[in-house]
Amino acid sequence: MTNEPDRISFDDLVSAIEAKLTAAGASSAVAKVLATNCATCERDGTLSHGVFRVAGYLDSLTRGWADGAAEANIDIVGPSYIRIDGRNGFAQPALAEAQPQIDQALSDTGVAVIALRNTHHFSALWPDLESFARDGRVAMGMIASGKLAVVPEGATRPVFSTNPFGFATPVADADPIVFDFSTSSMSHGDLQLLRAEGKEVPVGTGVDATGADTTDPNAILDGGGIRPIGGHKGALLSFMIETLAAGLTGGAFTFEIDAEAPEGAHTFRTGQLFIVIDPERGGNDAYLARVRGFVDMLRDAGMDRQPGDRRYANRAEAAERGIPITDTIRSLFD
Ligand SMILES: NC(=O)c1ccc[n+]([C@@H]2O[C@H](COP(=O)([O-])OP(=O)(O)OC[C@H]3O[C@@H](n4cnc5c(N)ncnc54)[C@H](O)[C@@H]3O)[C@@H](O)[C@H]2O)c1
Ligand SMILES: O=C(O)C[C@H](O)C(=O)O
Repeated sequence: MTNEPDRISFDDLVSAIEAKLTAAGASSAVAKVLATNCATCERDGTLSHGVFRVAGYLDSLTRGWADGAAEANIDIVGPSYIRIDGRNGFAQPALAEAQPQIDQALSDTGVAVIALRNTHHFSALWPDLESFARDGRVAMGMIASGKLAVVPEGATRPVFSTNPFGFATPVADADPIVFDFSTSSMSHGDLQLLRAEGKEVPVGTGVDATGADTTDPNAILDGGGIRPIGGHKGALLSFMIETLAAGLTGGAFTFEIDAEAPEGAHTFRTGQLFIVIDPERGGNDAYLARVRGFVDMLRDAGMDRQPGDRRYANRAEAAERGIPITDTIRSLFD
């Protein structure tokens, strides 16, 4: 790869983020996982969860709110059921630590239910889900995000977080299909980015402190709230995600953690749930080919953009030219 002057290579970006995280107290193992995750989001265009998030990680580490050197406790509570206590560390390193136990459950039973608690998740789900799919697994994940930000119709205050849900499947002779979205009209991260740019948001995105529709991100973020996707249906998805990612895992519900977090905290100690399935155990030998046929039909019907297409295109461009250097990336070198 030839790096253009206003671009940085993926490896250099990982190293720069890693250096910041270790300087703030993260162990080298944790820094590597988080930095790779963060640079992956930046490279593939998920800017709402890319380098923009490094400041929040550093804040949590330096004030001792999250433990950057935590080593997870991993309990096998059933042949397919893995419970992880992240011990106030970050979720992705805890998930990475449990990889041998996850592989064992998949090999023994074809299914792994991975319940994480006492863990901060401050990023996108798709990098971990894509990695499962590249190993031939179907995977889904969900997060109790911890920032009380979402006001469903009828509620007079925020009761949910932006509660993302992600899904990934391998596809025969193609990149995996991976999608991952907040169950709110917009992620909190995107709203913060739009606020910083002084932009407005579409009507329906959120409400101000009086409960009235607003197009001003300031009004939504400061005392108002974000609307769920699809009215009551999005609210019910959030209900399910909080119930599974917090209730089932034993992690804190968003409504509990937000009250406990220190003023100005960016990351939140909550819970996450992943379900990973070996599709070959389903009795459909040709699963991958069947999904390929399904995706081909969708493209043929006019759905020519499939989830993941843009990320893969951004990734290919970054491999060729490097990742565009933003002011936020530049600040890593200050
Ligand atoms: N850690 C957390 O607590 C937290 C909370 C909220 C969101 N997030 C993350 O924020 C990220 C962005 O969330 P978002 O709600 O802004 O998602 P988004 O709107 O950017 O994208 C949603 C998904 O839809 C796909 N997609 C977008 N347009 C498409 C189209 N026209 N056709 C087909 N597919 C299309 C994308 O590939 C993506 O997978 C996610 O990765 C999510 O995990 C994290
Ligand atoms: O920003 C947060 O606090 C939660 C999440 O990452 C989001 O962008 O919605």
